[in-house]
Amino acid sequence: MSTKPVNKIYDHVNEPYLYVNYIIQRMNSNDSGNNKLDRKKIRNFSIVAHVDHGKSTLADRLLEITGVIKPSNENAQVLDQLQVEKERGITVKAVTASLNYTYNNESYLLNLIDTPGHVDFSNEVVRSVTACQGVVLLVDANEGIQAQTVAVHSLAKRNNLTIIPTLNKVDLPRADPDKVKSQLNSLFNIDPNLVLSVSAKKGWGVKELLEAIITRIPPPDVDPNAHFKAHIIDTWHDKYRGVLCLAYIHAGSVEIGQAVKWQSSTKQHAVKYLAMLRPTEEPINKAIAGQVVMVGLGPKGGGSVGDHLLSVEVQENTQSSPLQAIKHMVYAGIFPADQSQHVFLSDAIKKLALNDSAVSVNVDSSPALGQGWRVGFLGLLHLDVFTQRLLQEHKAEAILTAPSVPYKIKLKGAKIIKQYKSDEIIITNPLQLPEPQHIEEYYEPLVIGTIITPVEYIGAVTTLCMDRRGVPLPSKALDDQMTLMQFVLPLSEVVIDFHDTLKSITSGFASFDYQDHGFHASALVRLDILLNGTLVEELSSIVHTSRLQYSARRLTEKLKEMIPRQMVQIAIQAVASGKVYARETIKAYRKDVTAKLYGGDVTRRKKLLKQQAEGKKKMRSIANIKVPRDTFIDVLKR
Ligand SMILES: Nc1nc2c(ncn2[C@@H]2O[C@H](COP(=O)(O)OP(=O)(O)OP(=O)(O)O)[C@@H](O)[C@H]2O)c(=O)[nH]1
Repeated sequence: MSTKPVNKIYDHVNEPYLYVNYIIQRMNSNDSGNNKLDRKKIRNFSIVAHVDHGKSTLADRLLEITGVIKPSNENAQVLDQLQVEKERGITVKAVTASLNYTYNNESYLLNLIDTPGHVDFSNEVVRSVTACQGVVLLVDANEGIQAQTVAVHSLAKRNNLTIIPTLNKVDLPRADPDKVKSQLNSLFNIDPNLVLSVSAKKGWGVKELLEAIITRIPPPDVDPNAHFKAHIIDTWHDKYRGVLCLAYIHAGSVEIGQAVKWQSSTKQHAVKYLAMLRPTEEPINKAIAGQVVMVGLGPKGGGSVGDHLLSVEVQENTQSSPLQAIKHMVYAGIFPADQSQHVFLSDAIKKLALNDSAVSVNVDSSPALGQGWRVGFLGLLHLDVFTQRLLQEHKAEAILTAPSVPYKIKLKGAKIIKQYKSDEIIITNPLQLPEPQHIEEYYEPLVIGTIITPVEYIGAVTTLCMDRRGVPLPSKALDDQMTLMQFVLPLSEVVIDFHDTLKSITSGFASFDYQDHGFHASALVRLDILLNGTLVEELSSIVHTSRLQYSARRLTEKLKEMIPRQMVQIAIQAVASGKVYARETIKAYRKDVTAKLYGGDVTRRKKLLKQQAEGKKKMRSIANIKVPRDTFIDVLKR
């Protein structure tokens, strides 16, 4: 194993003031404790729960009780650091905090990974659990088991993690711990005697929980004497230090200055930055197998999620990543509001994609919106948060097209198969759809939707799911008030507004989560929009044949509302397989908005002309028809 002297790092530090800062931080750090660390005294765990069941509040209490932050009456939510997290009150990024806790006169290092609750960020949860040996499964003692509780429980089971079932919010007058314990028993077969009760808000039961984490969760099963090997579970960008990585060390140890390499390349780098996150950085000289630490190799060192960092002595370069490939559920076009902003937006997207490794970014262009990108997301909230973060963290304003889901196409004909170099293709944009004569079969993505609802809404939920082409699976009663229902649903029917509709028909009481169910053969067709006979590529969509007539009518009616009257008459047609399914007409209109002001007030006339000119800037011209830019973004939404 490489044991280069610790001060080797200083050869690589180019920024003098950073170097001074670094030394001061290192002098102040309590690194000696880390040097004496024993693998058996490490516990890596995550808190998993349905949204709003109190993960971040519990994390705050754990940070307080272990002395990381001062006790406060405020709901500090220390781990929710992004502006979007603070504004929306949800966790988007998983954040790690290393805590020290003494139990039975032994000092333990507890690495807590706070995870987001929303289904769209479940890849963050998946990523976090690869570094964990156990999870605290938190359930609101008032709300009981919700759809995501089921999802995170099965994730923990699949990863063979120790589960500490814990009821939260037991301080609430309506909390019913016994009922929720019996739900946990009937659904997951959990022994009620093993269920802990806490109030994250009041701090009740948190000490007992910390002790259960130490006594029930096993230490990481790693070899501290092997060559250094770590896998990257998160990355972010630092203006001065380049890419910083959150790494879980599988084997050996790592020191400042040590020579390492990425599994994906042979180039050597020296470790420049090493820190525990508490959750602010606490620089350390050395970290051992089992720890979750921040590693940086400097501005040119690189690093990406899923890659492995290895000691230079390790020869094998073939080890596969333990992480599952990310499956994008929704795609949307992202374009600069103004093409002069293209380079700026490109830079912002690159930086944000580094921190949010769940997105996929490919170059795209559109006659109406110019040069842009086709971006893949895990869901709509993910898409929303991504654009909000672009604006808030990178000051980059972007316009987004309506989201669509990916489709799989089986091709026919030797020539076309040769052209695509495969007989199956995935398309993420309706425009990529080959001509119908080249298509053997269409496949659309399905999901298994899990809904937990009060029994009185079973009828309404069933109607909604059947309307969305759902196929029911067996349901299960959680108790006499709540039922777990499952449906196989087309993803395209779920991504846009399913969750909102479900909430509104169940007065907010039902919860929903979905998991991928793969691609299945389906009767699909491409629906095109023509304006005065000219195809508008951006407005094409892929629809199920049973929905063709409905979608055609809805689209043409919506376009009639959105496109302003112009000098010429506009015919809006919705066409599929050469047949017109719906048509609307917008009557011609006079052009000069000031015509009626002959001899009138000059300032008012100028103001109107100015407004007209500004309005035109926001229009895109198609077949001499001015279409407001928002039309391309909004019309395909429900
Ligand atoms: N009464 C009571 N309220 C609590 C308790 N724990 C959390 N809350 C409240 O529940 C709400 C949600 O708590 P969070 O900690 O943000 O929940 P979360 O699970 O982290 O939410 P996401 O990050 O969105 O997944 C907040 O208003 C908290 O103040 C508790 O023990 N008792």
